[in-house]
Amino acid sequence: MPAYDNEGATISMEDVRDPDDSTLRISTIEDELASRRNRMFKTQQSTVASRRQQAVCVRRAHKKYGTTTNPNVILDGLNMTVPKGTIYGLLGASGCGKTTLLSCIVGRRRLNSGEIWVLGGRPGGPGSGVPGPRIGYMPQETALFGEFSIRETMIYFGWIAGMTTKEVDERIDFLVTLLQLPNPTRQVKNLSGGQQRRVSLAAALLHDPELLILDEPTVGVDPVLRQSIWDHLVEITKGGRTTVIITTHYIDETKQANIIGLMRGGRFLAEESPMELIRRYNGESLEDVFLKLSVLQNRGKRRRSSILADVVERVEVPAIPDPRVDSEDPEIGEISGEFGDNVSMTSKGRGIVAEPAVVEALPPEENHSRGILERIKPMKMHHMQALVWKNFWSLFRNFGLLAFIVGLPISQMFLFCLAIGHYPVGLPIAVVNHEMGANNTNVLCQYDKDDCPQDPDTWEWNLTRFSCRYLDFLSKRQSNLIAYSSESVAMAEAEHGKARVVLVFPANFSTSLQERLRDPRHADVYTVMSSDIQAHMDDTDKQVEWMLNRDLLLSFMEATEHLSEICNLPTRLLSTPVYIHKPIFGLEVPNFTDFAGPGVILTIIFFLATALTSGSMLAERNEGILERSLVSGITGTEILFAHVLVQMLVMMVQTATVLVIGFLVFGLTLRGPVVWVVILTLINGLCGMTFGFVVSCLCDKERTATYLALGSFLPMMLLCGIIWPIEGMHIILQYISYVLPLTKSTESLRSMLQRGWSITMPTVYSGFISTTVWIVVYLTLSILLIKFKKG
Ligand SMILES: Nc1ncnc2c1ncn2[C@@H]1O[C@H](COP(=O)(O)OP(=O)(O)OP(=O)(O)O)[C@@H](O)[C@H]1O
Repeated sequence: MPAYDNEGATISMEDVRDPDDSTLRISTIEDELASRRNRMFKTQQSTVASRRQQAVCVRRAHKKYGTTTNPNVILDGLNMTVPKGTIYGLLGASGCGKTTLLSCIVGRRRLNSGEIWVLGGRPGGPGSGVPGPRIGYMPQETALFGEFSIRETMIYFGWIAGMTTKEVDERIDFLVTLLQLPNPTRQVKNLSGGQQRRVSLAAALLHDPELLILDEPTVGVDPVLRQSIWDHLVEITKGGRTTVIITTHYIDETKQANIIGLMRGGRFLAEESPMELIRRYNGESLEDVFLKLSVLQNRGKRRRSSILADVVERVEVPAIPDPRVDSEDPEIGEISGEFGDNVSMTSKGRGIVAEPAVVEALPPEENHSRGILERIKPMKMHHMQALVWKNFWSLFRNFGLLAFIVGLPISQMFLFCLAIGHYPVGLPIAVVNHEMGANNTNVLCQYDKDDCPQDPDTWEWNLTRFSCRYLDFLSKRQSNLIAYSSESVAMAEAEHGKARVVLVFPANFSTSLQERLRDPRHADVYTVMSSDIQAHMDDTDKQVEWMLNRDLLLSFMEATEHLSEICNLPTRLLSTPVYIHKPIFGLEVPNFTDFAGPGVILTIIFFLATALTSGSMLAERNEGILERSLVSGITGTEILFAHVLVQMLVMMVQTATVLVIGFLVFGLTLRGPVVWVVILTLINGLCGMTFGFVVSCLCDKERTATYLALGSFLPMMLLCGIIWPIEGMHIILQYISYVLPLTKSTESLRSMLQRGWSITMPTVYSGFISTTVWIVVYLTLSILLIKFKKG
């Protein structure tokens, strides 16, 4: 059986067989293997050392977008070497992948395979300083806060880089002169496009970083200023401490660069000094050289490797089998981690086991076998200071947003409390009172209030005009009673929508009623029928029908009770099988506002938090500010915490507003513990915020986020028992309802407010538990989505 060395080559038996001894000398094989391993380890160490000496070193970089079936290959085995203290001009046609390459270098995107070394470390590796203040990054988009002044912008980026405000102010003076910036007090949104780009460049130069990565910094800049920017770049690279990578479409301006990388088809056509390029390809200008090389590449006359062989490959050494990279399979290996926080550190891979020596050769911080807790970077005070300050000012500078944040809960609560849930009054009721004769037009007819039996025991009395007594009580509940002379006329009016119910009193209503009261068990059919009030109901609105039925019934109870009382009758006049007593919980007059209030309060707070969170996260991301902040060293965790801090304050104001309007202004029932009510409302807002994180991770555009938020708002309103009892839903929907985030919390709040229950009741504490579980679920989802989307 052949033995295998590290590189997979067999060691021949002849190599180790002693001619005088036919026995296999195992120790010789082991020695040979150890020696080869040692040689390889030394080579790897020297490779690592060589790559660490460069400012940036990219090897065999593969990057593609799209799907496996329809891939869009952007980087195709690209090699790049940027020595320290140089200006590196990255040139190439629009769409060739310059920005993609730069975002891989700054750690914002992952390669599908290949290696990147930046300032001696791997982007994202803890301790590498990349992303972080060692880099100054100017993205292609301006990536600034429109509401901030130039000075405030600099303070934000300066604080992130660990500068003091004084240091920032001093640096601003220099940058204003260098880049001919307008007055630093001017708001960014009021600057011209070119001025904004210069502010963006100033933000990258501000903290004097070791590596400047500038994506088209001279767009929209006049030639004189462009020259002074280049002069400055030349000046700062002279000492060897600062390195600059710059992309531009003005090929000629890169004459001042030390090295130019001409990018095309996912690789470099050439990587050389401008003079050498012009000389070697006999071009009149760099543009000329680029054209020539492109034509050559198109014709396939030159193999790519031979073009670069003497340039790039001079620093190329045998590949390090990176434990995290399977360079053969671009789908599997990925190198860069996220930003050193807990958001995304592990690389994809097949779990390739590296040789121990290779693992040792890598910097210790790059050993990705570290546990999750070790990967969590501690939050930095100056980062949090910058983020919280920025979040506050972004909020308070944006008047429209502020009006929305404060105005929406106020207006929603006012509208809800004024518009929803109150008892409908003034419903038109048609009355045909045959007891008062056909010509009676006075619906509230006169009756003798003291009409009592002579002897209550014998019921010997001539009860009169009980219909008038009844209508008197009914009018206290529903005042819009209209008298009609005949049933047919009243019915015709009801059919035209002019009455919600038609009440008909028979001619001898009172005498029949008296008969029925005296001996209910022996009353004949005629007596029963002529003592009934006929009610013809408009059934189109079930809520109204239900309420009118209740009014009709209660008015009758009140009229008979009143008669019992004044006549000192021993029992209630009419006994109904169900008698409505004072409620155990809730109000005597049914009030839908109290029922729906808890759900509405939670919904307002939840979805406002969702909208604000997703809106601000997406705006930051789409304007490139998020990317820029991340490259400056801010971590995802810090961004989340800073957002939560500011948002919590906003939510406290919103919660206070909503509760004050609901309970103090409109008198919604509040029987339970106020502290727990406030806490539940706040954690519900926190839950909405985390849902906002999920939305912003799922959607790329604000518009899509709006659709998603709306698309979840409506089902939640319908299914969480906010506007209708869950017990009245379809059984399957009931199960769905119980796992939604607002259901249990609504029940919990309702129980605290109306029943006065405390936190010890299961219905109440289950609302807190459910909301907390949802917060954890949403946070986990956000983190997974960030991980999934990166790359
Ligand atoms: N997130 C993405 N998803 C899919 N394709 C992308 C993505 N980002 C960039 N691309 C595509 O990758 C290619 C390279 O884009 P990139 O922005 O890197 O080019 P560029 O050289 O910087 O162009 P320009 O000079 O115009 O800025 C383009 O075809 C672009 O459409």
